[in-house]
Amino acid sequence: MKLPLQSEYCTKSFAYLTVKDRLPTILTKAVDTVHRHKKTFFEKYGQEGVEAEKRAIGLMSKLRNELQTDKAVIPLTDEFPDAAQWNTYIERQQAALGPEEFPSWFKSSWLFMECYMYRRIHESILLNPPICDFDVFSEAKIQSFFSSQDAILIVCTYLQELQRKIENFEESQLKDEFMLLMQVALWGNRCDLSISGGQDNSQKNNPLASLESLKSFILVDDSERVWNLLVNNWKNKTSQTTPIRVDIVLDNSGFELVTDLVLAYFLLSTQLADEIHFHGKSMPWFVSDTTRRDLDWTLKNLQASNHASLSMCGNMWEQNLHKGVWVYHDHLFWTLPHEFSDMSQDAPDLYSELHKSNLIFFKGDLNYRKLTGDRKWSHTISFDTALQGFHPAPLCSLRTLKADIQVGLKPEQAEQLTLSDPQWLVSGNYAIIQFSDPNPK
Ligand SMILES: O=P(O)(O)OC[C@H]1O[C@](O)(CO)[C@@H](O)[C@@H]1O
Ligand SMILES: [Mn+2]
Repeated sequence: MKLPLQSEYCTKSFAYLTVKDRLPTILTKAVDTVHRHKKTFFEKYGQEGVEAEKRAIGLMSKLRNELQTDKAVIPLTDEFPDAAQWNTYIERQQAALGPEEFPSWFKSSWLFMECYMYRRIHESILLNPPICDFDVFSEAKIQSFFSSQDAILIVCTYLQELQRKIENFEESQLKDEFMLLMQVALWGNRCDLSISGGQDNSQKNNPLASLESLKSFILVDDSERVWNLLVNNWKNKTSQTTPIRVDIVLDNSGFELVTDLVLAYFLLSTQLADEIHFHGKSMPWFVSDTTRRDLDWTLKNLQASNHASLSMCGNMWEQNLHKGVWVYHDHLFWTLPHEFSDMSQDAPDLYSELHKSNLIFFKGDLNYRKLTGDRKWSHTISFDTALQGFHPAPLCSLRTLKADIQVGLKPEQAEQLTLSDPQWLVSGNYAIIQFSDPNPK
């Protein structure tokens, strides 16, 4: 089959507006943040810290200029372990264009250029010891966590109360609670700081109260299939069977991360899963994506809270990591520009790790773009087709729509949506729970 092209630019496209407006804004904010930390760098590292700050700002300003003037993509020069893979990817893009042309910000694919910008920000910091472990987005992530405090308190209190009742639950009650917590984790994905150009985008409303009214905004809802898979694994469990493993490919830190941890805790405490594996980013990414440091910060912050339910969640979650029933992984593949159908070839170790899973949740919009290759598929093509052979295990995308791609819709569904709300693909107001099982039983 001839694959559709990846999303690129026409002056009205969401991709174009992202690269023209949103990315430079994010870069400017990153520069500001580094600059505001000048004093901290001086206190920590002396004059050397101040020199590093200046050089990092210089590199990021140069990057912004390259972007705004549509310069050619240049190879990475740092020694981070993914640099060679990045450079090979850039060479491949160049080779595909031929000698007359070169990959550049407004000519290459949106996915490639957006990932490249975050990797170049990382390079600007990496090349400048002693500030080379500075996370330019950390402040925004922390602020977003605090702005969502009320919502975080509501979901953590809900989990705490659920724990008291759960032992006596019938299967149908377990199902209801699972469906509810999966929807909370789904809508948690609205809180990303990339779509908002780094502006506060935290959860302000009660996340439980709005679920009923949000149901009609879920365009594809495969939650029954997800539940059936989980409950069948659970029923077929014997002392001989291998532990049931659920993986969550994380997206944003802050409120969304808390909702993922709540869902993970529920799955474990009901024994619908015996172990949960989380996958985070190895570098600051798309402003709000979760790194190991963000996870640790979140747990510590919850543990230190005066609210009993927050500290209880922080403590229980920390213990789960300690006991090894929760496992955190990061892999550099998640921060490459590759679509996931490349994984079996370009990151076979990660593919075989995911293959051990009974169910993988992919959180968020960027993961959906990579699952479907960010290609201009017709809206009615099946999710299985758009995955292009990426089937490590049964998988489920929990995503609010923030990019102009969506597959697996019913005939006419997209046309009707366009009539009623022209922004349906990119506003974050619609969502999907989309499931694919390579070997349905
Ligand atoms: O955090 P998410 O859900 O992956 O969203 C990332 C955002 O970044 C984008 O890639 C655009 O900047 C969109 O696709 C989406 O708005
Ligand atoms: Mn994100």
